[in-house]
This record gives sequence, C-alpha cells and structure tokens, in this order.
Amino acid sequence: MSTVTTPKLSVQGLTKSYDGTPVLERVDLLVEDGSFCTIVGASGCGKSTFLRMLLSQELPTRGQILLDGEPLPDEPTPDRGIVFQKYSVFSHLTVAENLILAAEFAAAPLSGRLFGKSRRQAMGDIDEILDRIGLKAAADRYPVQLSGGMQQRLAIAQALIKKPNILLLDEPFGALDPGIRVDMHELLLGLWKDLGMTIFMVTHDIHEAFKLGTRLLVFDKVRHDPQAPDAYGATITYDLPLSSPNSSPEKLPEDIAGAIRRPEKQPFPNAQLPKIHEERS
Ligand SMILES: Nc1ncnc2c1ncn2[C@@H]1O[C@H](COP(=O)(O)OP(=O)(O)OP(=O)(O)O)[C@@H](O)[C@H]1O
Repeated sequence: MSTVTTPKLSVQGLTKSYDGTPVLERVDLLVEDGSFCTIVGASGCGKSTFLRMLLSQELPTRGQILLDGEPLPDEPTPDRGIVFQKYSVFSHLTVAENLILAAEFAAAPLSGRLFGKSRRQAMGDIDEILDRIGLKAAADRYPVQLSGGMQQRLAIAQALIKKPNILLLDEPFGALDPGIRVDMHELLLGLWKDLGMTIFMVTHDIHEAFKLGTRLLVFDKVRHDPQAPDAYGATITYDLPLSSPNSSPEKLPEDIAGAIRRPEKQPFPNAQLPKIHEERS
C-alpha cells in the first residue's frame, strides 16, 4: 500500500509582477521536507523575489504557495527564517543582546519582551545556539568587533533562534573570503542535518550550489522578446537532483550554464526552449 505524503511546500502557478511588469511567471514546485534547494539564475531574474514570497514579505500576483498543505500565512512567521548577504544587526547591541532581541520578537511580537520562565528558556536557547555556531566566546562583543564570517554566523543564529523549519538564505556567503566560505559550508550542512530544516539558498556560485544542495533549481526566462526585454518573467527551467555522486557543475549542460552566466537583460543566444525538469544522466 502506498502512502501519500504532503509536500512541505507546494508552489502552484506562482506569478509576480511589479507595476504590470512580470518578474516571475507560472512557477510550479513541490518540495519535500528536509530538502536543501539551491537556486541559481541570471542577475535580476527574480530569485530574491521568490524567497521573499516564501517568507510572505511579498504576496504573489497570481498563484499560491502551500506550506504543509495549507495556504502560506500573509505575514512572515517564526517558522520561516531568512539570512541575507549583508545582515543589519544592531550595532549598539552585543552578540548576545542581538539574539535576545530576536528571541523576544519571535516569542512576543507585540510587546517585544520576555519575562520569567520564557526569558530563562530563551537565554538557554541562545547559549545553546552560540555554542553550536562557535560564537560563545564572542557573546559580549559588538558587531563591529566581529569578522565578516562571525557576523554571518550571528545572522544565521538570529534566524535559528526562532526555530524555523524553513530557512531561506539569500547569497549568505557572497561577501566572505573563500576560506571562510568553506567553514560556513560545513557549519550550514551540520545545522541542516541536525535540525532537519528545509533550506532554500540563492547563490551565484555554481560550485557552492552543487556542494550544498540536494536539488538545484535554475531560474530563467523561457520566452524572450528582444524588442521588449521586460515582457516576460522567469520560471524554473531546470530542476536537477544533486544526490548522485556524479553530480558536478563541470557536467552541466551548456544551456543551463549559459542561463546562469547570462545577464538578465541580454537576449537569448538561440530560440530553443530549455527543457523543464530534465535530469542528468
Ligand atoms: N519592490 C520592487 N518593486 C519593483 N521592482 C522590483 C521590486 N523588487 C524587485 N524588483 C525587480 O524585480 C526583478 C527581480 O529582482 P530580484 O532581486 O528578485 O532578482 P535576483 O534574481 O535576486 O537578482 P540578483 O541575482 O541580482 O540579486 C528586478 O528587475 C528588480 O528590479
């Protein structure tokens, strides 16, 4: 007897336009709980917009997103955390104080304050997270006293304090040196495995996308009018499983690699439509 499981996320006919200009068109996607989806695509094709819709920071123009089979709430909720390339932590608060503030707003969005048992619980969570992400010794430092990698650890901790089961990462390591990026990859993979989150991560680094993801989503336009470059939006043109040991960016078909490299406004090199949901051999 087969059992049917509800996907963690179901994206159905998602379209987003700004002032009538389409950015994303008819995006369809089913994502299982615990997946690590890496997202690549030309600059300006709508990757961040897609993440903001998963967070409910933006509402779709058409279509819908279901979370555990239910329509996504209209507002961001603590079960969905986000980390940006440059996170604006409060510079006048220490590492620990920044985390306390994040915990307070997650637990008590209206008052922004925690008292008694809830506060003790939050302090325990903060201690555990600081330990987990290697910032315990820096708990009393101010952001200006942290390296870039440490600041991104703090940004990740701020998202994790809300105990999200979906973590959205928008080029989180884009500003870091290559050596620090490798450390951050290990940290992120460890957190993903231990905490069982579903992750969506936008990156411009195809090697990073292959190394971290269980699934690669390529955003691109399937229709393009050279006379009207903004006439059509992007969608998911390739959806590749990355679990095979043979997965490698070097084996990427040239039309996918080209879609990732191509600046968004540049016309398509040929009129051929990319194949959707193609799997590599
Ligand atoms: N709030 C907004 N109002 C109007 N246009 C917007 C808004 N947000 C994004 N856009 C436009 O939507 C398009 C997609 O932007 P988005 O930031 O999602 O792209 P991206 O793929 O994440 O780009 P990049 O890789 O350069 O970060 C861009 O043309 C952008 O100018």
